[in-house]
Amino acid sequence: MAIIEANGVRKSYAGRPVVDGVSFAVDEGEIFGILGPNGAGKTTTVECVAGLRVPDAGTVRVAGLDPVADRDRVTGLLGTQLQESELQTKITVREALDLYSAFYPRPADWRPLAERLGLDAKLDTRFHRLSGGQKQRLSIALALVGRPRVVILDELTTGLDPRARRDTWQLIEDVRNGGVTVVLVTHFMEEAQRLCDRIAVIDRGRVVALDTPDGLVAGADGSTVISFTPSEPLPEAELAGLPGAVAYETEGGRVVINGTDETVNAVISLLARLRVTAHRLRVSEATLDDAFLDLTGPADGPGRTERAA
Ligand SMILES: Nc1ncnc2c1ncn2[C@@H]1O[C@H](COP(=O)(O)OP(=O)(O)OP(=O)(O)O)[C@@H](O)[C@H]1O
Repeated sequence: MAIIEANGVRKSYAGRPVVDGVSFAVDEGEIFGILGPNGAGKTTTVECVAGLRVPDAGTVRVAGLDPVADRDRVTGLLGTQLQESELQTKITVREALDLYSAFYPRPADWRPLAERLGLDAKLDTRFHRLSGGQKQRLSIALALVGRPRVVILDELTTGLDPRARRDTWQLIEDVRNGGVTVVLVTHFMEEAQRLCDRIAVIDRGRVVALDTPDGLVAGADGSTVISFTPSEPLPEAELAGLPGAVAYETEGGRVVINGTDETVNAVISLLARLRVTAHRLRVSEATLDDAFLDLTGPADGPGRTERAA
C-alpha cells in the first residue's frame, strides 16, 4: 500500500519550472531512492512531500494526509533530514536531541541512537564545534528520534567517511526492518544500489525512469559490455554492423562494445568467421552509473529527450 503519493506535482521559482509534473507512489516499508543530476528538482520534490514547500499544482498525500493542510499530523509521522540543516550554533548535541524528542508524542530513547551514530562522545559539544560529518550524523539522529513512520533523508551520507557511511547504511537498513518507510535522495550509486528497493530518476524536474536498481540497469541502452583484445584489428564495418550494439570503441588495441546478449553471440561468430583470437575476453553488466548517465543529461546540457531529438 502506498504511504506517499505524489501526483502531477509542479513547482516553479521565478516562473522557471523546477518540478514539472512529478508523480510517484512509495509503498509502506520500502526504501525509495530519488536520483538525479544537480539541480534536477530532487530536494524541491521531497520538500513538497514534507510540506515545507507548497506545490503550484498537483497533489501530495502522506498516509492519506495533505502535508500542508494537515501539517501537524504529518510532522508527527514524518522525520526529515534535509541538506545542510543548520541548528542554533550554541546548542549542544544533547540539548538538540532533548529538544527534538520533546516535539513528538512517543520519542525514541536517543541514547542508543547517538551511540550508533558515534555521537556519544560529543553530547556536550556545541553545534558550531562539530565537524561536517558529525553535524550530518546529528541531523540523521534528529530525523529518527520521533520514531517516524516515514523518514526523508536528503544526501544522507554526504561528508561521511567510508566507515561512517557503511555504518549509516546498516542503520538505515535496520530502521527499514523496523517497518519505517525511507525516502533517500542520493548521488551515490553504490548507496542507491545497496539500499533502495526502487528508484525514481529525476531529470529537469521530471521522472524519466522508475524501477528497481536491477531494472534500471537492464533497461539502459547497451547494458551488456563486451571487451577483448583481438589478435588482429577488426574491420570497422563489421563492428558497426553488430546486432544490438549501441556503441563501440577501440583503444590501445582493446575493443569495448556496449550491446545485448545478442551482441555477445554475434561477436563470437564474427571472431570465428574472421579466424581472429580474442585475448582477455570479458562480458560484464553495465552499472547503475551507466544507467544513470544513459537516462539523464549533464547538469547544464540537454535532457535525454532533447538529446534524442
Ligand atoms: N528557493 C529557491 N528559489 C529559487 N530557486 C531555487 C530555490 N530552491 C531551489 N531552486 C532552484 O531550483 C532548481 C532545483 O533545485 P533542487 O535543490 O530541488 O535540486 P536538486 O535536484 O536537489 O539538486 P542537488 O542535487 O544539486 O541538490 C535549481 O536550479 C535551484 O537553483
